[in-house]
Amino acid sequence: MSRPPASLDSLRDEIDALDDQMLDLLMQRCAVVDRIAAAKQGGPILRPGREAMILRRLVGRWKGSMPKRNLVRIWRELLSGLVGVQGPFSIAVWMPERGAGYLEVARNQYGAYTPTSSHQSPSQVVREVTSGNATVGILPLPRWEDEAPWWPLILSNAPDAPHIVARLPLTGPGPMGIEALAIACMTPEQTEDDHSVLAVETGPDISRSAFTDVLTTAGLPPRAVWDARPTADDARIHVIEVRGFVQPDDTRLLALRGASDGGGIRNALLLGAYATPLPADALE
Ligand SMILES: O=C(O)C(=O)C[C@]1(C(=O)O)C=C[C@@H](O)C=C1
Repeated sequence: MSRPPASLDSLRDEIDALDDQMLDLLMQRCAVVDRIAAAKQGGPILRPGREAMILRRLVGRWKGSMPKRNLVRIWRELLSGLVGVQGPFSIAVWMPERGAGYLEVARNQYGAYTPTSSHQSPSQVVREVTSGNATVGILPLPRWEDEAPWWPLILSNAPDAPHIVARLPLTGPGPMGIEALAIACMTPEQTEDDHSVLAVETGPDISRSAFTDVLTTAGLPPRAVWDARPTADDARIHVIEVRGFVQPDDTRLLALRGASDGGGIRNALLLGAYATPLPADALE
C-alpha cells in the first residue's frame, strides 16, 4: 500500500488538534452542567424547552458541510448524557410490536445509553412515568381510532402530574413517518415557538362549528382535534392542539371554563405543550 501524501498527514494532524480542542470544550461544558445541577437544588434535571432552544440556535448557526440532522444527533446524545449525570434518568417507550419505530425515536432523542424499558400498552407507559419508575414516557400521538386512549390517564391539574413536554422527532417525522409525544411529571416549559395540547370537556351534543367558535373566541383556535371521547357522566372530552404556549393557569383557559355559550364548554385542562419540531427547511 502506498503511503498517504504528506498533505493528508498534516490535515489529519489538524483534525487531531481540533478534536483535542473540542474535547477540552466538552469537558468545560460538562463542568458548567455540574454547576447548573448544584444550582437547581432539586429542580427538574430534564429541561425539554431549554434543550429545544439550544438546538434551534445551533442549527441556525451551523454552516459546516455535515448535514444539520447529524449535528442534532450529536447534541441529543450530549444533552441526554448530561441529564443522566444530574440524577436518575430513564425512558419508558410504547412498543406495540418489534420494529414499530418508537424505540428509535426515543433513543434518537434521549440517547443510546439512557436506560429504556419498552411496554406493549400506552397505559403501562403512563403508569411507569406516574409511579416515578421512568422519567419520560414515549407515546403515540392520540388518534380517533385508538381503542384505549392514554390521554385520559393524564387529565390532572396537579403541576407534578405527567404532562406532554415534547413532540418527537425534533427534526420532524423520520423515514417511517413515526411521530411521538414525550410525557414527564413536570410543568411544560415555554420556548419561542410552541404548540399546546388541551383537553376540553363539553356537553355531549356540541356541534363542531360551535366548539370551534367558542375556542376561537377564548383566543385558542384549534389547529387540530386529535380525539374526542364520551365520558361516564354524559359529557365529551376533546383533545385539541393549539398554536403557542398555554400556561396551566392561562387566562384563556380560565375564559374557556367560564364561557357562557349555552352549556357547551364544561371544563378545560392543559395536557401539555411542546417546542414545535424544526421545519424541513431549517434542516437544509
Ligand atoms: O440548563 C439546564 O438546566 C441543564 O441541565 C443543562 C442542559 C445542557 O447540557 O445544556 C442539560 C440538560 C437539560 O435538559 C438542559 C440543558
